Amino acid sequence: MTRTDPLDAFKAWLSENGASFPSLSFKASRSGCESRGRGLFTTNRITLEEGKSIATVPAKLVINTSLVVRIAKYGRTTPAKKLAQCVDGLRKGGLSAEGAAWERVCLLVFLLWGWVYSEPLREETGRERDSGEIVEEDPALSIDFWLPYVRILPDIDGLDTPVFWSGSPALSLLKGMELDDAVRAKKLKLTREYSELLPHLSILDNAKGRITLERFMWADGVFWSRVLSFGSALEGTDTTTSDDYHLVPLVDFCNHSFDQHIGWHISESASCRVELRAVDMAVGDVAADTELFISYGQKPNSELLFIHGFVVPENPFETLIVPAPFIEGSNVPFEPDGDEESEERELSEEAEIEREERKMQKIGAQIAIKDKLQFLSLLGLRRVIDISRPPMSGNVDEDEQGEIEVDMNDPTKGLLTDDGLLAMYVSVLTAEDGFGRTDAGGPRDNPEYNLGGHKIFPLTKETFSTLVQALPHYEVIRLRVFAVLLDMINFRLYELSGEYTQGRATRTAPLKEGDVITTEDMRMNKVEVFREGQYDLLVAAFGLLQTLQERWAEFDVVQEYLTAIQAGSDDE
Ligand SMILES: C[S@@+](CC[C@H](N)C(=O)[O-])C[C@H]1O[C@@H](n2cnc3c(N)ncnc32)[C@H](O)[C@@H]1O
Repeated sequence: MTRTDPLDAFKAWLSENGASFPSLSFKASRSGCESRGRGLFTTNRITLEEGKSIATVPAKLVINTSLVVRIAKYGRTTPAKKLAQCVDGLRKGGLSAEGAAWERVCLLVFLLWGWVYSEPLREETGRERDSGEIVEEDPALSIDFWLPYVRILPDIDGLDTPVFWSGSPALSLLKGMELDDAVRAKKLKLTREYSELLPHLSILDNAKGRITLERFMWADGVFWSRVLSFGSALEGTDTTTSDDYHLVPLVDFCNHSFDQHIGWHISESASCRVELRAVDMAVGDVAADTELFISYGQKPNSELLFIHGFVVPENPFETLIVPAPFIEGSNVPFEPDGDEESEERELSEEAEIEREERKMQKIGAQIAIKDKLQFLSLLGLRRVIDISRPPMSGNVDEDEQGEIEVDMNDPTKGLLTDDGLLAMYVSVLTAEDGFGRTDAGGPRDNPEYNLGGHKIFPLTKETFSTLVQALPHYEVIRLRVFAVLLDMINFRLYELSGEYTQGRATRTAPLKEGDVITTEDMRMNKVEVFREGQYDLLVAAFGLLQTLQERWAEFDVVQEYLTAIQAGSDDE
């Protein structure tokens, strides 16, 4: 018996069910020696026209929570009943049956359900008992309807995001970077979630143990790398959507490029739900056998690697994400290691006082950081700062002497976002600036904060920003922001330098076409590209910040402040 090629079966399924994609097909996509899996290609020369769709997908082929719930409610076959049992168990097990978390779980269930039935060997005998006897009126309620799609999804080895890199030397090269923490946190979260959901998920395969943690991670990886958020696409329009997350077969075979040809759009027409249209800059003729890319958004490499397992060399949207560098963190005194008890006995009275002071300072710093974290969250600010790649030299505003101009409205020259700058203010302000939580608000869940002798009210970003700018030594605060950022960048540069990583992993030579390439080579190469991008960004940010620091230090108010501090320390 010859088995139809899964790709041909998929294309036939799309066409039979009303998808339209004339002059397009799917095939293996490569960039040098790196595989991009499959992608969408032109089969002949086509002309991309403004606003004109080149492919459409009908609503009946779109997978979302409503579909999963519908199969569970109305499906009559054994696989559908198992899906129903699983979904029911998840609901009764305490999962709230609404919101993004629920939508994600429903789609993971769908993917795992499809996977269990996508190979004859994994099928259950119950399914065969149904065959021929139960015919669903709505074919979409049957597992068989969805198999042509599920069968061509990438398997575990086709995902290769860092959560699948356990034990890989490439993972050790991410140590000390934000991404490493994110990978660890994600693995932990998935492991916990898996053990909570397993009693229900295992219904899908009759508790045969095939839904392993790795398989669950596969479903999560497929979900995040392919899901489209209709909610974000409809933001700012009058249209709403009951389901946010959707898997859209055909559209989800488009690979990413920042120089995209096409974009996806939600359509209101009865025959089509989602369509692909040319983007303005790509209008014109396209040769046969050209891959058509969409853009996954202006994402930095950390995000592309984390979600998709690939990086873009010289990514123009490279960003460094660092935890908010609270100034109190750097003021915590160093506590030498040692046997505390024996030390205690030997300590002189003077040393004992010093030790007590250090302890109090440490507690004070911890409380201040806790208050700051609460303040950030009350203002809707994140605990991390995104540092963007500075514009290329020549693109920064310069005066006639070629010096970077100080801009009150954009003091970091685009290095930080508005929110990032506010989070930096929170990081560097201290009680000496009149910043902190007051007890006036009573219990901790209703705190009040002051700045420069004023209550920050209402507690919004706008009030906070206005009060920071009203501080008499505002320019000094800005300068402090630059100094703290410079310090942190300096440390990051040191971490990324060869010296720090020596012995951990060696640098790989760039991959060339024709090389025999292992998965490990590919991973190392991606991490190298990622690290190089981070390094270049740090060097450029360091240069720009140094210049900004010099320019801001020229302000009279800064000079006076520094002189006063110097005089104060001389008096001491
Ligand atoms: C929406 S899917 C696109 C279809 C996918 N290539 C496939 O074969 O199923 C997204 C995944 O495709 C791959 N991909 C997309 N764009 C890529 C690129 N520019 N370079 C490398 N891999 C890419 C990544 O594995 C990503 O997670």
